[in-house]
Amino acid sequence: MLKTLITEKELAKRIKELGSELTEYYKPKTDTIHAVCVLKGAIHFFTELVKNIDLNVEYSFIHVSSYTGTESSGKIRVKSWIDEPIEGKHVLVVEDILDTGLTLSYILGYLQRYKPADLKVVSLLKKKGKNPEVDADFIGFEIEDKFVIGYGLDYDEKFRNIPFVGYLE
Ligand SMILES: O=P(O)(O)OC[C@H]1O[C@H](OP(=O)(O)OP(=O)(O)O)[C@H](O)[C@@H]1O
Ligand code: HPA
Ligand SMILES: [Mg+2]
Repeated sequence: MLKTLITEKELAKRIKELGSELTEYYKPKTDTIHAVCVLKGAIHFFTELVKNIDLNVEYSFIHVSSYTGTESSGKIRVKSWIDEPIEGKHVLVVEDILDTGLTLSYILGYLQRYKPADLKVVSLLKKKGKNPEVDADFIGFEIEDKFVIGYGLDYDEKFRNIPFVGYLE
């Protein structure tokens, strides 16, 4: 049975707030940021978030994956990567969830090498009690350690198009 954890309304409200927090953070520094959407999971969060950031936002998309079912394989597979220079730019990585932190750690390790002026992370969700070696700078919701689906998040490619965040019970 599919249970709701975060409703559509709660998501919309918090994403609007995150847009304001990000705008406030960047405004004194730059008028343009480069947002990197981590596919596939972050697709819905990314499209909603960028509409709420009051700056010029350039887009890049990267596609990395490591999960089968509810488990990380521990190996990141890069299916596509950014194809434009980000040196000297204010780069914002947009993730759907920070769980073990393996994916984010891998992405940040590589993006640092391109010498961005600033590299920050916004994640819609973060699981409590996981202590990943990397963290997000901006977080939408801290959630219990449960496998969640919907709003882009999948279980074996299913449930991504559910408009809220939920879990199976
Ligand atoms: O912190 P971690 O334990 O690394 O987990 C987080 C990552 O795992 C999921 O991606 P997934 O590999 O399922 O690919 P997907 O986005 O295409 O579903 C999720 O979208 C994050 O990118
Ligand atoms: O809880 C989760 N749900 C979906 N995908 C995920 N990737 C890491 N954690 C999760
Ligand atoms: Mg997935």
